[in-house]
Amino acid sequence: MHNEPFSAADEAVLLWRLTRSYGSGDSRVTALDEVTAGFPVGSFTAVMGPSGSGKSTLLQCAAGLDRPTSGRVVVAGTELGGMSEKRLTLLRRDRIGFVFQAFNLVSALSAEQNVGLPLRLAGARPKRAEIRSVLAEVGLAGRERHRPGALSGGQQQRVAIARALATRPEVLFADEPTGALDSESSRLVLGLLRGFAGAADTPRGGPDPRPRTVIMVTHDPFAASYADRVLFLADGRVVDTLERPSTEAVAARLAALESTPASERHDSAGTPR
Ligand SMILES: Nc1ncnc2c1ncn2[C@@H]1O[C@H](COP(=O)(O)OP(=O)(O)OP(=O)(O)O)[C@@H](O)[C@H]1O
Repeated sequence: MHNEPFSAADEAVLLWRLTRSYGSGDSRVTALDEVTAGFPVGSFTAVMGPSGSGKSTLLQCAAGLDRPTSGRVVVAGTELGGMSEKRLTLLRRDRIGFVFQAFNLVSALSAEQNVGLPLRLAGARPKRAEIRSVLAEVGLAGRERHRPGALSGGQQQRVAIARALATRPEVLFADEPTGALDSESSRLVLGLLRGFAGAADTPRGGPDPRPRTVIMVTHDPFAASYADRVLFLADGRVVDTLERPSTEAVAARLAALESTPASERHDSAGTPR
């Protein structure tokens, strides 16, 4: 049977015939249409595609923030289908990190308090030295006591990355992490994500160091050029992949996708052209 296309040991995230529809009847929208994709342990993948192609939906389903209509999601060897909300919350807390375009820091808390927050919410009592070393990893030594309002956008995003790293996640999901940043800050943030992917880390509570995996949604071909691979979506389907992408190659592929009418992107069997 051709229903186990990947080895779970090699893939940090597996999506198998993942479908997510919204609404019903005439207003039904299929945001993801039988997407099958694997994200190897230690890899850095950029997810791109025209507006409305399903990128955010893919990230939300893969990260256990949204439930697919059908299909399977396996994260860090754990099948998400059928999991209770409580177990999903624990999985997100312990194994997964998130970085969003809008940083989502708590404005009343200092950088170090923001970074320590997920650990505290998990009932841990992180040592100050531990938090400070994560902030130093993202180049923010000396800014520990600053509140978000006293930091630039790029620095705030680095606090958000430090917060995501503090729990030592196996998989980091980033949704447009450079969407609100200038080009200099973008480079810094992308360099951090690049360094994070593939580096071995010991998950909190787990004995075995695992190379870390990054999955990033972006509109920006330059950002995508930091990834090992780009997965292109159109109309909720994977239509192409590009290995070792250059900015120019990504921009050209994206422009071609955006100028192709939806009806011509697939053949009748749904196979990418
Ligand atoms: N909660 C929802 N209810 C109804 N339709 C939705 C919902 N979320 C997404 N959609 C639809 O699903 C499709 C895919 O949306 P999604 O946000 O995943 O695309 P995207 O590629 O991330 O777009 P963008 O680049 O504009 O952010 C779109 O047609 C969108 O309108």
